[in-house]
Amino acid sequence: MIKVGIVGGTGYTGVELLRILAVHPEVQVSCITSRSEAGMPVADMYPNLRGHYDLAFSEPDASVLKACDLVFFATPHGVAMRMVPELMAAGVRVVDLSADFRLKDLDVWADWYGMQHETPEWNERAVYGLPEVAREVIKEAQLVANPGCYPTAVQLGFLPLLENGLVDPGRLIADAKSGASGAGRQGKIGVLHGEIGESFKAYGASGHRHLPEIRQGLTDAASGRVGVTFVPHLLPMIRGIEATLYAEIKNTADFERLQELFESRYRDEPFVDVMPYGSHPETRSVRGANQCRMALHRQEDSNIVIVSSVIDNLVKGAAGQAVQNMNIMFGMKETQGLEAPALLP
Ligand SMILES: NC(=O)C1=CN([C@@H]2O[C@H](COP(=O)(O)OP(=O)(O)OC[C@H]3O[C@@H](n4cnc5c(N)ncnc54)[C@H](OP(=O)(O)O)[C@@H]3O)[C@@H](O)[C@H]2O)C=CC1
Ligand SMILES: CC(=O)N[C@@H](CCC(=O)OP(=O)(O)O)C(=O)O
Repeated sequence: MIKVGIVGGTGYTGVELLRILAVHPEVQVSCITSRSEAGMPVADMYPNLRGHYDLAFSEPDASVLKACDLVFFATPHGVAMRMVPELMAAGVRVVDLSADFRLKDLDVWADWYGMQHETPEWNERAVYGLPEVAREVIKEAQLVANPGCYPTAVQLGFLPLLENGLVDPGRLIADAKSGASGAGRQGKIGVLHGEIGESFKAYGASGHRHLPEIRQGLTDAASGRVGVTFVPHLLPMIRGIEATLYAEIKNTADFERLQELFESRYRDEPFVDVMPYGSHPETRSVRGANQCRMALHRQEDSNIVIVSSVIDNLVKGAAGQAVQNMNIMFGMKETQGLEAPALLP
């Protein structure tokens, strides 16, 4: 049994962590922080958790967090980086769901996140927590940077193509759509029901902070520079991301072997499902599940390979992947607490 703390328990990813961990047999959640709701019983705020937790939210307190085996940071950018050093010194392990430790180039990070990084030494030691790529190093990591939701869906869809050098790495396009929970619970203007209901829009089309994260991961996969165009969109729904990915294949004869190549790349991955060629993955088929489903397409005699990749932004895109990383870090069964199928209809 491991003792776990959650900093930022009242946010969408925080309460998703609580939902998943409520049925994780190896975990005891010992503290859940919220500055604004300190003292409120967790189940009063989230009735779906009644009977699962008799804890109340508490102010973030380093002395309490240092008594944990693992701490999840489900907080905005800039919070984890200030608290991690003290936890690292105390031997606590951390999975950070924010972007504080995802980018190795801290000048790029400062440009996109609007602040100077305060703990570059820990940024250097952080492991990017995409299990399908970094499972072996995650096992030994003390600090894991959980990937962003869009970067998870986009990277998993492109990886087999880039790892095998089958496409032009300089001309990758990722067209991604997300439900509003991706924006967090702080009720930012622009994601209220009255703002997004029965509407659909692109945003960040001239540049989004996930572009450097996606570029970093795909550069590693391609073992060389990549050119990526990434455009996110906002959908009038709560959960789910669909990313339609486009890449120019170098040799059209390779189309014949793409399906088998994707299936073999992910055959042993419990949370990646390569669907039959020509399928159309639906976000409702992964809602609430720690699953990425994808499928391949080609139009007529085009030399463009099309990949559709879906995840639940709060699960495989955040809290589920964070628990997957925790399982790996503590030598538990990787699927522990994450085996429930998606919620349909
Ligand atoms: N939503 C999504 O789909 C995804 C989100 N992420 C990332 O996960 C993190 C959390 O996202 P999300 O749950 O949506 O965010 P929310 O805005 O919904 O929740 C943020 C949480 O952090 C707490 N918090 C805010 N500021 C501080 C602070 N200075 N110190 C301590 N706690 C603080 C808040 O509680 P209080 O203010 O009461 O303390 C709240 O519990 C973000 O970094 C986000 O970018 C990553 C992948 C997907
Ligand atoms: C719909 C929506 O607003 N989505 C968020 C994605 C949030 C996310 O993935 O969080 P990280 O920044 O930690 O990666 C956005 O575009 O900013």
